[in-house]
Amino acid sequence: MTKGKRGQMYDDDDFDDGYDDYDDDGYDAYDDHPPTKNAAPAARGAGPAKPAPQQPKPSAAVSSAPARSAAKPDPAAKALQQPAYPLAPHLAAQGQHKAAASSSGNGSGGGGAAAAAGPFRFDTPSPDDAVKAAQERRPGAAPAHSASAPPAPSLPQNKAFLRPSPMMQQQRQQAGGSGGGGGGGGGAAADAAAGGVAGLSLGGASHGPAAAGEGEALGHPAAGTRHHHAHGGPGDQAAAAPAPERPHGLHTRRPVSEYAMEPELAREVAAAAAAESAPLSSPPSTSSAAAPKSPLHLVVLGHVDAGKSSLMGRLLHELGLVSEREAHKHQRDAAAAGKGSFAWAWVLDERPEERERGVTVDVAMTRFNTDRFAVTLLDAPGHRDFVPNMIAGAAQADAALLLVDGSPGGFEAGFSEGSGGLHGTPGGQTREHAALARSLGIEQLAVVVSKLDTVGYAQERFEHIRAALLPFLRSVGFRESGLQWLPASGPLGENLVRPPADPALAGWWRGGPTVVGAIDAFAPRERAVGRPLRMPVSDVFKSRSGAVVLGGKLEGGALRPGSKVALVPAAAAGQLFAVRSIEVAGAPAHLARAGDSCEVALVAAHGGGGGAALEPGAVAAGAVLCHPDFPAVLVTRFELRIVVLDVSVPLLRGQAVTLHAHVAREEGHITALSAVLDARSGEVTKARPRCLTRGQTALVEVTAARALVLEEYSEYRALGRVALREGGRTLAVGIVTRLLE
Ligand SMILES: Nc1nc2c(ncn2[C@@H]2O[C@H](COP(=O)(O)OP(=O)(O)OP(=O)(O)O)[C@@H](O)[C@H]2O)c(=O)[nH]1
Repeated sequence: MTKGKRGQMYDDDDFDDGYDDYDDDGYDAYDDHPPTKNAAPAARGAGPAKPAPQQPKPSAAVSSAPARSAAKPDPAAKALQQPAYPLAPHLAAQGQHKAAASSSGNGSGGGGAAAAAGPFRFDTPSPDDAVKAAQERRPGAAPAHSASAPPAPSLPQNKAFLRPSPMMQQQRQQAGGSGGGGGGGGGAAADAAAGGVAGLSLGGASHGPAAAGEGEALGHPAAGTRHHHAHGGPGDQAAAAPAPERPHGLHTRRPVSEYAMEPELAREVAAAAAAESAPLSSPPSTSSAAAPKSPLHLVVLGHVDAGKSSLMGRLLHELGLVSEREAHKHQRDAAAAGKGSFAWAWVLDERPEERERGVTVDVAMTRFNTDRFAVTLLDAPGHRDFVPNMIAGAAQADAALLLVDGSPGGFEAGFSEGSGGLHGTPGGQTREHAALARSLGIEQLAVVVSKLDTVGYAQERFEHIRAALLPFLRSVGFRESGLQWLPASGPLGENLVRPPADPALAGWWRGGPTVVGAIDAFAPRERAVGRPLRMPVSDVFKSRSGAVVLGGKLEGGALRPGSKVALVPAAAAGQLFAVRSIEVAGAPAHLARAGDSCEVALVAAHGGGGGAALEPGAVAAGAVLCHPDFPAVLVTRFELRIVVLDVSVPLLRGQAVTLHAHVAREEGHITALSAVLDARSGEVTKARPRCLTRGQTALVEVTAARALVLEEYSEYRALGRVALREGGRTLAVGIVTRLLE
């Protein structure tokens, strides 16, 4: 599948101009927490770049991987049927990329691109076709609705989404019960969690006993009731929900500074923080029953075909989360489909179109534990048509693995620059992903050089790639202290959990970090528990017992069973909900704090909006769960401080853009060019410029076609970062400086 080495975009010169400034001034000024602690491993004999030796084709190398012996059957290993999912239709509209796709792979600039034609060709239908096909198969089409649930409204078709991986669904199923029907099984733990606090007097208007009294295992959704939300987009809100209404008290927004956490909740938060900071008694490795771990949201980025899915699939196997039996099954199925080299990628890429094409289409989400972290893993698509999905993943992430293809020509293709222009040759996604990741707040990056087996694990190749990539990563705002570098091979299992076994790699990488070691070297994100609740909703489903469950990452505040919450936008004015039960990182919990990835079962709260039940279809794409006394606001006009990326045509007032922020996506226009700023001092160098060119830092006003939830960056970083894209290219990235309308 190489799907062509296409993408776009930046000139080194542009980055030197633009991003260096951003680095020196912009980002550092925005960031209010200390630099990451992990240091890049010492250079190992950095030497001059040498031409890479001839090497076997990757596929050959992969097929020579030692066969794994048959293992005893794992009864838990069940392939779960995934419903058809909505995909962003705007992608389907990007017909112009198809042409680029089918003609790509032929030297998109950058040395060695030609050699990168590699073993997989872009000779299957474009991802756009996959999207269209998926759309044609889905919505209204979605057959099964739970008996008790009314049919969900026809789903909007343009949502990207975060999709629990099959493995995560399996974990969910196991946590939610032993497969027994009717929501029983593992409900007991959640019941205990919910019941234990249900009777507490919480005080304050915003919290009360859980309306339902009893908890429930969130389990996996009832068939046909899952709605995935990561992005809203044109038509989303209209199709998915009634016209947004502001919840109770929204018109007069209370300043965040007035917020004080409810005492009972604050006590629990403090106790959880103390438990988390207690030293680890013994390294618990991958067991999930150990002491509480810090959450880490990790996104895997990289150019198409860099080896992301294979690496993560094999890593999950090495961590004991994918059984031998499943691994064999994937190998068998992949081989039978003539895609033997993708066997490990199939652990995460389970949609038929992904398997057919070997391209990750959406963001697969799964979880695993390391010694230090409870990791939520987001495997983002590498194909440029799916950059919006990648943004949805990266917007939640605390750290990233950037996979770089070390095979001859592979790195060069992924790192190539576009020739610019609307119809110019696009470049590789290594640049765009790294720049977007940084702009979305990711400061910690482990660069994993894959496929070095194709060059006999030549250290020179590794050092050459590091030398080429480092200046670029610095130019887009990464600090060297936030970068780690390591070699690894997914299909061959080299340097994932254990040090490399192949002497050719072990010889020069002895003592260097493994992939898991690099993950454990990331610094945990500070939890923003001191702010009112915010949870952008990335997943909606109906549990077996009929409660609506919202999934997402808490970006502010904390929650416990009984907490009252509001949704913005709300399906009905003043509608409030009570948290019935919570799962954090897949396990029943009595508390969720900022930084946690959780699933929250909601019931109508008495006295809030007439107690009307929430239906999954009424949760608008881009919705955010909020503290009812300090809800987010819906905005249509706002001021951004942006850095203009590689635009071939200057940005003018009236420029159409697609806005990406947290899980929201909305169409809009740049309605005012307010000022060009000095990137270092932030001072206005030119008021009301007529246009903005690449590399410039500027204040602009943007008007969205429909209201969406945004926050000023100074209050909620994750809700205040925006990427402006158009025609499949990222024009600018920036932060929200003011909410205007
Ligand atoms: N020789 C070799 N091949 C590899 C290695 N890693 C991945 N591959 C192969 O490269 C191909 C692409 O791997 P994937 O894991 O699907 O790549 P990806 O980055 O997830 O691709 P997208 O999801 O489409 O962006 C597969 O055939 C893999 O077997 C490696 O370390 N060595």
